[in-house]
Amino acid sequence: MKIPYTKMHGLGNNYIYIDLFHFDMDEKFFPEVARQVSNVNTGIGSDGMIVIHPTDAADVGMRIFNKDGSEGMNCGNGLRCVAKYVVEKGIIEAEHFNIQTRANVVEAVVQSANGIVEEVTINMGAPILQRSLIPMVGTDVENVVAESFAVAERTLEVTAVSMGNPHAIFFVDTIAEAPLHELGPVITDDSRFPDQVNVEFVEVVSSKELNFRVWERGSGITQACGTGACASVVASVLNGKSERGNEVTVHLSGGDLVINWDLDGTVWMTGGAEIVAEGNYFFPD
Ligand SMILES: N[C@@H](CCC[C@H](N)C(=O)O)C(=O)O
Repeated sequence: MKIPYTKMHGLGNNYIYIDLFHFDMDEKFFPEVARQVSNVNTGIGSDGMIVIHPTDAADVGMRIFNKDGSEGMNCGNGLRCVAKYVVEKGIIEAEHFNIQTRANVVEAVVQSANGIVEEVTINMGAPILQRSLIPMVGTDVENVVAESFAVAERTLEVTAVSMGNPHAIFFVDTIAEAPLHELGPVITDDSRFPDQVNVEFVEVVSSKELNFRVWERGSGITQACGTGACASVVASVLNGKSERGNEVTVHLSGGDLVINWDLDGTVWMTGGAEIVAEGNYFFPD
């Protein structure tokens, strides 16, 4: 099967995008195609695959598959890329529209100049804080904020936030010393997170500035994670390190995102998105 694709990234978090407005592919192939295209040696090389599809529930729909073929429920960097793609390809002729993910329907606002989308703001909706919905098993305390977390002969403090997908946030003194390689792969598979978890280490530079590194569920270390950046700002507020209603700049390996958990309960994310390549992938079927 010859599959037309576009490779895009948001702050270096790169996916192969398949446009089902112009190409038909049975969904049974999605996990295996995602695994194969992600392989840097035998495929194209990416953090996973995103399918852009028509839907009755919104102006456009997207599904995200991690590098290992598992399906994520949401993807912040992917949402900005999808917004750029549908506007620049003429699928949507508006600057304000809705995108459906497996988690929810969100609003996108694009800023363009001469037909090129330069920045995208997404209303990511409200964070989910209840332990059972993250999901995380443990005590009866409903919200997981600075909870003691023993792992690999260390005792850390975890704050757990779902942005439609699960995040475990650990504050560290300096980002350079974050034990990402050592603990990322261990915590992502920890049995306290029945659906696995995205693991974030966060250094608070000031109430309006965070340094951030991520080990993503299903993909490992990536340059950026949009939902993770949103979850980290929520965690920073919950731990009294940032203020709700203020913009917080999150410095990720691949660049910056501006996040605001507003007083109405919604998390806003603003950042860029880039198209880097287009072509055909030859899937052996
Ligand atoms: N990179 C993404 C998140 C992708 C999905 C995640 N790995 C999961 O399985 O939940 C982002 O930008 O949010």
